[in-house]
Amino acid sequence: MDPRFRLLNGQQLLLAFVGVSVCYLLAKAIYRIYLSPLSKIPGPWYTAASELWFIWKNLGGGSIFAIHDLHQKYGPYVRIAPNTISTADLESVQKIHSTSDVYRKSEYYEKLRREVDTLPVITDLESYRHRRRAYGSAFSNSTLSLMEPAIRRNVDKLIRKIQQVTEAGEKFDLLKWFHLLSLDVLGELCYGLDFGMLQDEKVHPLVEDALSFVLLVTIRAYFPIVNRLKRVLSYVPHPKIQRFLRVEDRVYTFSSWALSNTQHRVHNCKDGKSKITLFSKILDDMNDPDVNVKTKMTMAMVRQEALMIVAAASDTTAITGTFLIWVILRHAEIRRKLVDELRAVTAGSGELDGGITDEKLKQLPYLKVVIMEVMRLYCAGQIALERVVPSGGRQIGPYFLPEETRVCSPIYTLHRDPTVFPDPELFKPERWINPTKSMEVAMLHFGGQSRPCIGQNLAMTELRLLVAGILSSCPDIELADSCTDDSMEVVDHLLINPKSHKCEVQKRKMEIIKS
Ligand code: HEM
Repeated sequence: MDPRFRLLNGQQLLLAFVGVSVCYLLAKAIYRIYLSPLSKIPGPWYTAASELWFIWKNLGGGSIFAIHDLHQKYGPYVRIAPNTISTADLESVQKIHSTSDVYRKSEYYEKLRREVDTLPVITDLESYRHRRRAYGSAFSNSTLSLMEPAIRRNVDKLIRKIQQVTEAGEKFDLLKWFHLLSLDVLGELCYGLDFGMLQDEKVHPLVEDALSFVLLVTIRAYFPIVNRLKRVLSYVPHPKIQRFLRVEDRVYTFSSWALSNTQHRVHNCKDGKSKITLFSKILDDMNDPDVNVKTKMTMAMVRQEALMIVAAASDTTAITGTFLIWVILRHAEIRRKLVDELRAVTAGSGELDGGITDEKLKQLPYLKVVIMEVMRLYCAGQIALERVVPSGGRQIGPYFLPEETRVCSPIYTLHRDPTVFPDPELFKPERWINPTKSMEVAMLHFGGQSRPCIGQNLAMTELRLLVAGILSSCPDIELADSCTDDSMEVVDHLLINPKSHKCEVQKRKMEIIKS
């Protein structure tokens, strides 16, 4: 075409495109800040204008502190993204997590469900209820009491390791070892298998695969282009890339094999002597024609649920357990009171532990309040729990929120509300002796009422057995010099962690000198 008749040249076209885009984004930002139904909710302009701040804080870590700072500045309701508000108002939090008017999980989870159809990522109420019913009593206290010997056996292995390592004058990293402990426990409880990680002192390759698998499906859920890249990557002759690409086949093969073994044992051993796992009853129901199809799990579902539990549930207990033992060893008075309490229930048995069951540990009042206070300040998941306003919209505090607005309950902030927990940063177990209703409502350490953590009984049993085992069998240990308040400062990467990513203990120096 004759250049004289061209309306715009290439450069002008590009400029026009950039200009239109900038105007569009500006108009959108202005609408979101000043005109959207959420514009009355306090918050900085940049969180109202775009998602960038929210995404950045979630990906880069530290979102729990950033949201906390916004609440300090703007009050109990803050707009943290154009369509997302965070509320630290207890009445609203209660409403959002109530079982009668359910606010479902957001599309963030739905994307993951396309990759792995497991309980935590189910968003619609009906499917959730069916799956929960299919789990039945798998995580109930009575089922767990059958599995207590397996948990105890692993805790005992860990205690022996602590003794061996510290007796040899070396430091023992609680965080690393609690992680191995949780994984070994979950291996036994999900598959009836001993992964032997406490024995081998490292993560089993199959578990490494399961962890990579969770990473892979998360990446795939949010960046579906990875699926297309898979073909290209399959030509890259790098062993690590090739191994990563085949991770899915490996974990599914393993999970199917391990579960079929469990199913075989369940079928062939009706005398109750076979190893009970969390999935024994579920696998048994699979072939029972009397069980409602809607509340049955298929083998494919169980395979994914078991993998998800092994890969995703171990960190929470390991991290919370690490902070729990750290707090006890850090405060001589708390340690002494717990030792006295344990001694009182095992009087005459010679040993503090003396085979004390979890049923008895549950009754110990001081242990209970110490664990509650640890849950308040150091439970592993202190994220802002995200839900979506149901159809028709809802009044939340002073604001009417349209349907599909995302509402977050910031656990970190709620657990540190000074009107509910005076001196919130102080570790004061005694505050739980006569808790107020508000204190109970503010605690979301195991999630809200409508979607509570399925593994909470298991986690609590493991934590109590850990405290009893360590206090009874390792009286000579103390925090190592490397373990300071600074090294244990809380950092946030989806789960909280100690800043140094370790928590070392050692044999008491006096004891070393004596021996
Ligand atoms: C101290 C340890 C633990 C803590 C602090 C913890 C915390 C939580 C929290 C806060 C939630 C709610 C998440 C949400 O609403 O989005 C949750 C859900 C869940 N947890 Fe845990 N958890 C722990 C241990 C475990 C263990 C040991 C298991 C399994 C064996 C487990 C399995 C689950 C599952 C499956 C869900 C999803 C429930 C649902 O969506 O309905 N958790 N957990």
